[in-house]
Amino acid sequence: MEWAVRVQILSQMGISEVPSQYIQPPKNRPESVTENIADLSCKHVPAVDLCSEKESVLPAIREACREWGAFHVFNHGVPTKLLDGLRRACLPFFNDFQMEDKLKYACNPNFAASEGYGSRLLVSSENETVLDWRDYFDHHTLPLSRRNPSAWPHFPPEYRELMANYSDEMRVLAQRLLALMSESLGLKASCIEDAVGEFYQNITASYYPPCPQPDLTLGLQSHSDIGVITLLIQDDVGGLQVLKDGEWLLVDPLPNAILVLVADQTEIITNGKYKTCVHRAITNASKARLSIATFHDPAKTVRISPVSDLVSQSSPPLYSSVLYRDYLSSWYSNAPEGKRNLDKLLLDTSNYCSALYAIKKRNKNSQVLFHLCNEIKFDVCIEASKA
Ligand SMILES: O=C(O)CCC(=O)C(=O)O
Ligand SMILES: [Fe+2]
Repeated sequence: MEWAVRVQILSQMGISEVPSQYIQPPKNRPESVTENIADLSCKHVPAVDLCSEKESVLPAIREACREWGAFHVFNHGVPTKLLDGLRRACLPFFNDFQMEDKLKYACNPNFAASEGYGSRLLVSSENETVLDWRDYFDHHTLPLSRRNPSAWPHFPPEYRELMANYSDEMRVLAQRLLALMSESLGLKASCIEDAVGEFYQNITASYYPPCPQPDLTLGLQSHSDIGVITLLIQDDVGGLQVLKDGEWLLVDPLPNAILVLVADQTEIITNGKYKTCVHRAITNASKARLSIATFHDPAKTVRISPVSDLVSQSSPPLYSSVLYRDYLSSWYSNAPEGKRNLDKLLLDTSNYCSALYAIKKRNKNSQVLFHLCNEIKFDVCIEASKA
């Protein structure tokens, strides 16, 4: 299939059957796509009012991050005008631009997360490509050295300014949320942010055209986000689902709320105390859907490992440390297709724990050794513990 094929073209052709590349294997299909999408489930992701007292915010965040890896925030300080303005501004590119004008903004398919207009593919472990029923526009927004608004749609005239303002607001909110998440684990407020360093932020507007066979396709396949924290807004159509205790639950499209998704690096940093959220997007036959996701990632040169304050004899390190660049490349070369990329970093905690503690007992500088153990080969730790 030509790279330049966009889902929107297929949708506008009025086909009654989707091309075979878009058909999910039966195990991945949405089980039931009912007419009334809101009826799909009665369980809701938790909501946190950020204006409440800290004594109630921290336990609410702790519970949500442990049990769901996702929660809505209200009273988040981001002006409603900006949320609505950006949602509105993102539509003309998908709805009104001619395809030849859209393709002037095409991303480079040879680079992962290249900026611009595209239709991303995930390649399954069997190397069979199943395509998502989704087009998107990816913006590189932070650090400022990556931000080049002239690469973003030129229409409507306020687009670029809105996107830049939104990027700044999301950074502030992400920092505030990571501070609350740190505190909710009894860590100092800057703990998670210190572990991440300067944010690399990308903003992706996803557009899911109406799909003639929503029961066979997915807008976006099951995945967890690979970075630290994702902040997502959507329109009123609905279609985002989160996986909770083996069940796919629809996320209510709440206009003034921002959805927080815990991503993989936060699960590593918190030593599994907080769970990355597995999610996907389903499609529907009648209405196009828009979502805007803001991803916050570490720089590629940052090494991520569980913070030592969350590692103890009763809570051994669950994950080995990883250079973010290596995490990224393993994700892109072997996209997980429903499996957690994170699981590749899982340690054998029983052995690791005894090795680590044997070494610690003999050495006062346990902090250094903890990081060493993470970086050197695991069996070397075992040998060292026996010596
Ligand atoms: O469209 C959505 O609601 C989900 C988007 C998403 O998960 C992503 O871009 O990673
Ligand atoms: Fe995602």
